Formats: sequence, structure tokens, C-alpha cells
Amino acid sequence: MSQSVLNITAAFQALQAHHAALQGQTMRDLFAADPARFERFSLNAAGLFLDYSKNKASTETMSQLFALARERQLESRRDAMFSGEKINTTEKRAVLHTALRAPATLALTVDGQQVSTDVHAVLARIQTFSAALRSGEWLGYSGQPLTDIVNIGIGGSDLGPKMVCQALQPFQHARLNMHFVSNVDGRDLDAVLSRIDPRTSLFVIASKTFTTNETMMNARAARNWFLQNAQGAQESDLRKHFVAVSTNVQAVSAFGIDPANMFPFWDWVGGRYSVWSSIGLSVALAIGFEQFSEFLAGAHAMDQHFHSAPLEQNMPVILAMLGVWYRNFFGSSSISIAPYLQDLEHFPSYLQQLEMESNGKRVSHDGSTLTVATCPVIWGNVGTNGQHAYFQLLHQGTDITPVDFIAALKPNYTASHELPGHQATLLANCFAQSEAFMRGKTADEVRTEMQAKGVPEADIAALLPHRTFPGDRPSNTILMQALTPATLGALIALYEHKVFVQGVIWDVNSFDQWGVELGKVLATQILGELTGAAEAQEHDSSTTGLIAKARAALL
Ligand SMILES: O=P(O)(O)OC[C@H]1O[C@](O)(CO)[C@@H](O)[C@@H]1O
Repeated sequence: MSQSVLNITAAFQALQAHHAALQGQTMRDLFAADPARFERFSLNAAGLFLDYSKNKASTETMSQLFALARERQLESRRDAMFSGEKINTTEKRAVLHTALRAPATLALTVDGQQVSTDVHAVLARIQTFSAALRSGEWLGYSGQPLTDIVNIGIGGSDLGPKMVCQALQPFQHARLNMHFVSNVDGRDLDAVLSRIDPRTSLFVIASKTFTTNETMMNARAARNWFLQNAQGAQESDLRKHFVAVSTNVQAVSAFGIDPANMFPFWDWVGGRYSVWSSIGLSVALAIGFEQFSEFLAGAHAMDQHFHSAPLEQNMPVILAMLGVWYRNFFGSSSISIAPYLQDLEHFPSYLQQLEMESNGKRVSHDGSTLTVATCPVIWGNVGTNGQHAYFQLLHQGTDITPVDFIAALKPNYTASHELPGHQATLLANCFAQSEAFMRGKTADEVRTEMQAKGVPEADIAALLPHRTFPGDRPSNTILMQALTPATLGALIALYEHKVFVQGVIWDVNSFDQWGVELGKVLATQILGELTGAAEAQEHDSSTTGLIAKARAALL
């Protein structure tokens, strides 16, 4: 698995030389030199359109980036993932989220198990359960149909279903209200419990391991709340109001949930790649199984594209390699995600886990320390809100931060609401921002504009540096006709494969997450000290001081 050190590979060094030779060349120059740049640097795949023309990349840059991808054996690594090889080497697991959205005909075996048979058997159970709940056939203990679904999970067991339910809210069943509780801060659960009725609520306890502290604490509290507040309910009524989604049948039974009410998945599904598995149960409940199948089909279409398109016309590969270009050759330490879609409000935080938990690593597969930078910080917010908050920094700050703009051409308004003008204004803002990042505004342009307005020369001289935009700031624009289950599925899969490609380039294991372990262990230890259940341990003076303050308040 070990590969040669990235910064001394031939393709990497060629890119370094290419980058040095480009000094002084701007995107304005690239557009001026090639009237067909938009056509040349854009493509369609799986219902998505990617315009990557506003990047500091020429045809030569792209071909060198593809050479780097080939040098890192991207194609065979990709095929290894799709075929179920155990590419998550530190956990000795296959990585098969793509199998969760493949047709039933997929012939693939992992550890002697027919993957597709298992996947489609669970999908059939999700279909039956979601149909019964949505139709009102599944009744609570008091005989009423359920109205409120509370998904209790954290990380991938929360961010995926929460983001997707929010994004596809226009497709949601009118009777159902979706709630997501993740934080161990009791205010999160408290806020939901205070507005639901135990007689008409379903709790979906979502945890791959069923041992995650935050989730188990919230799940136990929800169970107690139910038994205390559901008047006339018996313990045996819990089965009408609690279901589990997990890989750990023993822990689910020990918690008191009947395995008949458990929707399983498998260790070859990583938490941050799990929305396609039973972790998507809340999504299927909200939008119905048919739409959930569309969501899976959209992702599958992107899988097929990623698996078969040549690198030069491969959307995830292009997105990934441009990311590598900025991270490793321009030193960009973050990427901003700007969905011009209110319904994608949670998409940036979803991508934070997907990208940073996957590729936020500092050692290669063989454990040696990497000599190049890996995953940048991912952050962002919906446009146009971001424009009025941090876009100032993106336009005129000292760092160059690439931006991914995401927009739908058609809105998903509720039919009864006419909002003429909103969509055109939204798109105008999106396109204006990418143009402004690319073009900037030179001092000459600013001077001419101010002179035409009759501004005195002294004021022009004073304001010129402040009103000049350096420009030459890169962005991608991803468009879809409308945000539907299928286009959302394709969009998520696009970023999943982008993360995979970058992991291959940097030679990191994108599918483990050892970096979250130390904090978990220390929190358990400190909890004992805070509650008085454990002896005080040796800490640094800061931690000791903080513990003392909390003990004084809590005990
Ligand atoms: O689904 P689980 O097992 O509760 O884990 C939740 C999350 O915790 C992590 O293991 C670490 O934060 C994530 O990878 C995962 O999505």
C-alpha cells in the first residue's frame, strides 16, 4: 500500500515547476486567450453541471494534475474500493457505501456475505416500515398515528439524515415533523421534548456502534421521558415508539429495543458515508421510500460516472485535483462552500465531517509522516447570507480561499407561494460573486469610475487601495435543474468521491478516524472527577483549575 513520498514524485515536481512558470498569469488572461474556455472547462454528470473555468488552471495544468492522479494509481485504487477490497487498512474493512445504492443485481461478496442480498433485504424492511408509519397504519400506544420523528444520533448518524431531511423538506410528508438531537448539551433534547407529545412521537436511535456516549445518554433520557410522560403506557409500549439503527444487535437488545425494531447495517459502511444505509431511515420516513430510492439512484448515477469516465471527463476527479492544486501548490488552507440554496443550509457542516474526518490526517497508509499538506478546513454558509458576513475576507483578505458555489436553476417553493423575482436575484448574486472573485477590480478601473463620478483626486488617491479588488480568486460552480432527491444524491456522491480521490493523492486512509479517540477517553476520566465517582487525576494546572471550577458549581 505504501507509495513514494508525494513531493518527490515526478508528476508532483512537474506541477511545482508548472506553478512557478505561471507566476503573473491571471484568470483574466486565461479567459481572454480562449473564448471557448467555459465550454472547455465544464461538464455534465448525473444531473449536475460543473463549471470549473474560473480556476487558475490551463489545459496544461489539468493534464499535469491528471498525470499526478495516474502516477498515484487512482484508477486501480478506485476499482479496489468498488470491488470490496479492504482498503480501510487500519480497521481491516472494505469501504462499500457505493453498494448501498447499487441495483440488486450487483454481484459482490464481503467475508462470505452477499452484499446486495443483505442491502436489499434491509431496504425492503425500510420500505415496509416507512409505508406503515406514513400511511398512519403504524399507531402509537394510544391508537393515534405518529406525527413527530426524533432522530437521536451524532456525527454521521445525525449530520447526513439532518442535512438531507432539511434539503428535501419540500418533499416531506405533511403530517410529519422531523427533529434531530445530537448534542450532549441537555438543551438540545430538552428543546425537542418540550414541543412533542409522547403519544404521537417516534424515536429513531441511530448509532453505528450503539456505544457513543452522547447518543446513549440522549436515548436513555428520551426513554425515561417517554415512560414518565406517556400516560397509561407500559414498558411493552416502547416498541411502538422506539426503533434503532445500528450494526450492534447486542447493544440494541441490552438497551431494551426489540431486534425486530432494529434496522441493521454493516461495518463496511463508514459513519460519514452512512446516510444511504438504514441511517437514512429518518429520510425514508420523511420523504417516502420511493423518493428515498430516487436519492439512492442519483448517487448511483454519480458512482457509475466516477467508476467509468476517463479522468479528464470525471467530475469528482476534476473537483479533487483542483483542490489538490490549491492546497499543495498555492498553500490554500481552507475551502468555502457557498450553496445558493436555503435548503442546503446544513450542507457545509455535513461536508466538514465528510472531508475533515476523512482526510484530516498527517500520516500515510504505512504510518510515515506526510511531507505535504492534506485536507484544508471546510467551512461556509448559504448565499446570500455569507455575502453579508465573511465574503469581505474572500474578496480582499490576505489568503486565497477557493469557493464552491452550488445552485439550482429552479426553486422548490410551495405551490401556493408566489415569490416573483427571488430566484433570479439569488442566481444573479451567485454568478456575480464568482465573476467578482475572478475579475476583481483593478486600480485603473476604480480610478476611472471615481473620476467619472467627479470624486476629487485627493479622495481617489486615499480610497484607491481600499476599493481595489485583487481578483484572480478561484471558484467552481455546480448547477442542477432543481434540488430533488436524485440531484441531492448525486451531489453528495460527488463530494464523497472527491474525498476518495484526494485521499489517494495524499496516501491517507480516508476511512478511519483515530483522531477522535483521545478526547473521548479523557472526557470519561474527567466526568468521573466532576461527579466525584473517581479520584482526582494528575492534570496540567489549566485542566485541574477548570475541573475545580466545575466541581464547585456541580456538586
Ligand atoms: O454512529 P456512531 O457509532 O454513534 O458514531 C457517531 C460518530 O462518531 C464517530 O465515530 C467519531 O466522531 C464518527 O465517525 C461517527 O459518525
